[in-house]
Amino acid sequence: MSTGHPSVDARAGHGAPARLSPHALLSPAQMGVADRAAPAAGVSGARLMEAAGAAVARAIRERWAPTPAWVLCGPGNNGGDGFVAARRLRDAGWPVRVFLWGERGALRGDAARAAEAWAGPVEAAMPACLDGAGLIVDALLGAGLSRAPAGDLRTLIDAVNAAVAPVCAIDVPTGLDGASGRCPGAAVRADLTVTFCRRKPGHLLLPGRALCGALICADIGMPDAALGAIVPAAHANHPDLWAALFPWPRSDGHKYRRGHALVVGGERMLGASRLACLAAARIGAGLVTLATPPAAWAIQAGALTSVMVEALPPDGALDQALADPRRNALLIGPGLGRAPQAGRQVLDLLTAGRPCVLDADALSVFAARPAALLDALHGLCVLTPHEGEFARLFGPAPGAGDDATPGTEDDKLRRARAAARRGGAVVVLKGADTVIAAPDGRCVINDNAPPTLATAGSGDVLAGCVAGLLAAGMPAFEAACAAVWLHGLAADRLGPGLLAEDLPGALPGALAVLAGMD
Ligand SMILES: NC(=O)C1=CN([C@@H]2O[C@H](COP(=O)(O)OP(=O)(O)OC[C@H]3O[C@@H](n4cnc5c(N)ncnc54)[C@H](O)[C@@H]3O)[C@@H](O)[C@H]2O)[C@H](O)CC1
Ligand SMILES: [K+]
Repeated sequence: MSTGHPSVDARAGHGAPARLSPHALLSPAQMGVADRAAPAAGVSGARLMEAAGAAVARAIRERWAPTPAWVLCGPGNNGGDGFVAARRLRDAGWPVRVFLWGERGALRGDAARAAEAWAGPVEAAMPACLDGAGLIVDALLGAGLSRAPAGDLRTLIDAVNAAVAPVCAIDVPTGLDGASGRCPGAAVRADLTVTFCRRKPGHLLLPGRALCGALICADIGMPDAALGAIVPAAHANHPDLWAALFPWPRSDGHKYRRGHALVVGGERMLGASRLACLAAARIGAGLVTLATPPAAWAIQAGALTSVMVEALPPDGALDQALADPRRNALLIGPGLGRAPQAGRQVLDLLTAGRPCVLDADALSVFAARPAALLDALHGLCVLTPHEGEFARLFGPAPGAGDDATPGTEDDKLRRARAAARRGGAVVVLKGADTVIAAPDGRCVINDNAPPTLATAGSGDVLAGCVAGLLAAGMPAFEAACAAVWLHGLAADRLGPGLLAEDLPGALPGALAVLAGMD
């Protein structure tokens, strides 16, 4: 399957292996495939482990002044990285102790050799051993997590979390499933996580992201040939993925060429549709029209200046509003309400076959008959549900207590991807770790949204951003990724205290940052 991202699919030259995008996210299983392929491409496992441990020691020395470092090693290669990091820190003059969880004789291969090379005392890991640590290095488990930590291991994890010393996790905090971001039991809370080669979805998805602390992805010399055949589990949202398709105004353009977004509003929560209209205009639509029930016309027309406001007929029929084909992108949902005519309006917009954003009540109004909506969607549609709206259409998320098997990707990625495939539309599953999925399997995780975006009306602004970019001519999946990224950046630039109404005005600053990234 093609990822569809030019930066991912591009070939480096005649016969040269594909260069995997730096924004690619690999599941632990995919990373394991690359590890096993590396020797045939000329890089041994031992060399990768040495580079990994060295990168950890370097990251630690850059962040912390010398302090007693207690390294907790587990039974696999994550523990092997820990032995290398311990040796490198000791060689740099740090006081280091190594504690092994498991039998020394059970270490195998590169990990056993790394333990030999440490050539120092190896003590048994137990909770009390953490006393006196100035820094704890978590090398207990990494990509090999196969079940929920229990027994001794769980006690050790709890002790790490109770210790006052800061924690540096190697690859992933022990207990975190790198594929999904879920923790099937206890997990280490780290201040710094050093991962290798490419980030994993679990570093960006919650709750995983919150457990990692600062994240460094170190280059350990993985050969391109070992990565070439891998189709990434997802990508981290970044302009590299969509900037080439961003619809910047052209010097020979006029407002009609920049597109005309039609927003269909409701009778209550009038501010919601106004926020969406302003965002659509700010992000790039040449014209924006708000079509509103007659009862709300005077209020909306009085509150909006650059946005045109027109009254719908009393029965809410949209044929007049849709008559002009230059209204090339449609948005319905913010402040729509759940009256019976709302559902009909949504289906009428979909019948028009134009790029279309469905948000909020445009989704929830189909809670009792999701198939009526899902069967009517088409490839130019973008759905922007939060978890509650998503669950009404596609079923509930697995509960926090569910014991998903690590590595099975039973998470936001899987759910968003399945929903996009079912609807044949782009799905933006919102949250602090928004996932954008396309029907062809492409999936992007966004990680630039500050927590201040959790405020009333910010979703209406996002829906307007997507509609504005669709109107300006951007394809649906890229428009959704760009809108989510710009929305997050605009919020970040505003800082604490932001209200949703501040966001449209902050979009020019975010756009200027994007323009400067060329
Ligand atoms: N390219 C790279 O990223 C490189 C990564 N390296 C490091 O290798 C580990 C992965 O090593 P692996 O041996 O496959 O797995 P672990 O070390 O995580 O542990 C496997 C070990 O643990 C047991 N186990 C798993 N879950 C549990 C549990 N819940 N309770 C008890 N025991 C458990 C399992 O049975 C195995 O015995 C990666 O993370 C990197 O740190 C390489 O060093 C270099 C290349
Ligand atoms: K770890």
